[in-house]
Amino acid sequence: MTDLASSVPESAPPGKPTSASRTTLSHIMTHSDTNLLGTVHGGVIMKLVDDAAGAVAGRHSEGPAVTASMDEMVFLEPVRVGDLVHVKAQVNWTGRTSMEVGVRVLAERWNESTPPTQVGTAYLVFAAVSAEGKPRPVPPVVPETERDERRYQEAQIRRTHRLARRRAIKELRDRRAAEGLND
Ligand SMILES: CC(=O)SCCNC(=O)CCNC(=O)[C@H](O)C(C)(C)COP(=O)(O)OP(=O)(O)OC[C@H]1O[C@@H](n2cnc3c(N)ncnc32)[C@H](O)[C@@H]1OP(=O)(O)O
Repeated sequence: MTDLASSVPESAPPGKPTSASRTTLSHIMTHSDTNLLGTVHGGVIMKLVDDAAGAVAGRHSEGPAVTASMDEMVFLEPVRVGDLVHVKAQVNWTGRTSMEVGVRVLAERWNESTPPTQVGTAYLVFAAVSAEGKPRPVPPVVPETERDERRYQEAQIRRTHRLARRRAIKELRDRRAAEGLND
């Protein structure tokens, strides 16, 4: 298991297990959810993903949490009218004030008992905020299973890449601005 002690800030609240905030949001797709091709609009799925992830982040952090970023939203299969969609979300990783929430989107026909198909995945970062909108510390998530542990380690890799990408782009922009290139 991950050595959480090394990554826990001194002022952090006590740790919370992954299962304490894991949530599933289910919704039947109707004609009002479709795009011009007749399948379900990606934005409709993204709204459900953000809703489920927001509920998880709020539960884990025990207060308001805002979406800071949404990345790696992958649509694996089209979703159709009459599909019962299940959006399963859990906290994969926690920093000082932010949480990565991992989401799996599954779909099954609303009136058939065949197993659901995985139709999408997403990773979102939420920041826990105070009433004034300022970031506040979150409880460290405590992975409970080998799968939770793998997700924790993968989330750390994504965090490292997010920070490195942001830093590299900022450095490029600063360099171009210093050269007088104001684009
Ligand atoms: C539920 C909803 O629908 S909310 C609506 C959509 N979302 C919003 O309106 C949020 C608007 N954005 C904000 O309020 C702010 O930018 C915040 C709160 C997200 C961040 O505020 P900042 O002043 O930049 O705070 P700060 O730099 O300390 O970042 C706070 C944490 O968020 C993380 N973070 C901030 N921006 C990002 C980003 N783009 N990607 C990933 N993580 C981020 C930081 O790494 C930090 O995490 P850590 O404390 O665990 O290391």
